[in-house]
Amino acid sequence: MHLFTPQEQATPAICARELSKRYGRRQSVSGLSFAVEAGQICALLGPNGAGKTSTMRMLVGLSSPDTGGASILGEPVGLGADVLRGVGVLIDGPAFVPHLTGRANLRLLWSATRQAWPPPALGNALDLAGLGEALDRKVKGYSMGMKQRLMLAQALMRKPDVLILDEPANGLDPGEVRALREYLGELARRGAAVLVSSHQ
Ligand SMILES: Nc1ncnc2c1ncn2[C@@H]1O[C@H](COP(=O)(O)OP(=O)(O)OP(=O)(O)O)[C@@H](O)[C@H]1O
Repeated sequence: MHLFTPQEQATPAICARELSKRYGRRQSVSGLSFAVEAGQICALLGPNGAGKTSTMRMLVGLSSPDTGGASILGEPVGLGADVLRGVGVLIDGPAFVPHLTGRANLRLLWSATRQAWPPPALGNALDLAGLGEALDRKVKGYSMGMKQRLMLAQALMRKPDVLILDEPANGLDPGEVRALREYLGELARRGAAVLVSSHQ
């Protein structure tokens, strides 16, 4: 796990400043500011439609705020920003190539980082996903829960310093939710900043 220098620690790992986003007449996010430090787990809590996903999309450059801005590890975010390579993201998933296996999908997604296979935390990520032999079966046969777990593996396999996970527990059974909480706690103890959303 990356160890932060004192200078890096002074900068929040995730920083939202006065984020606002409107879709038509609906104000989805309004003047939202917060910071998540390295070693913290922060939750965006709210009912359906509260603006959690819209916020996370702005944090990783998938949409542009109408006003305000976001930075990750001190770098302004935008689609394809270099800093996002170190960020584990689970938003708007699952989206996989159906005729490829789970493992081939992970490899394909990893290839976008232009780093050598395997990713640094692949083993832990796969243990947590718990897909077993299904990992080598085509994704078109997966249930929603299995796709959700593959998405989680995708977000966690890069051993991220920053994790942004939209409703990561969706589709998991209670034991898996417990394992996920423990794993996220462990990542935070090692210095990762974790932002999760939930309506529960
Ligand atoms: N691309 C879009 N176009 C139009 N409206 C949108 C778009 N994205 C979000 N919205 C609207 O913005 C509001 C906030 O949606 P958002 O998905 O951010 O909420 P949420 O808190 O993540 O909810 P959920 O738990 O249901 O995912 C909703 O009213 C939604 O309909």
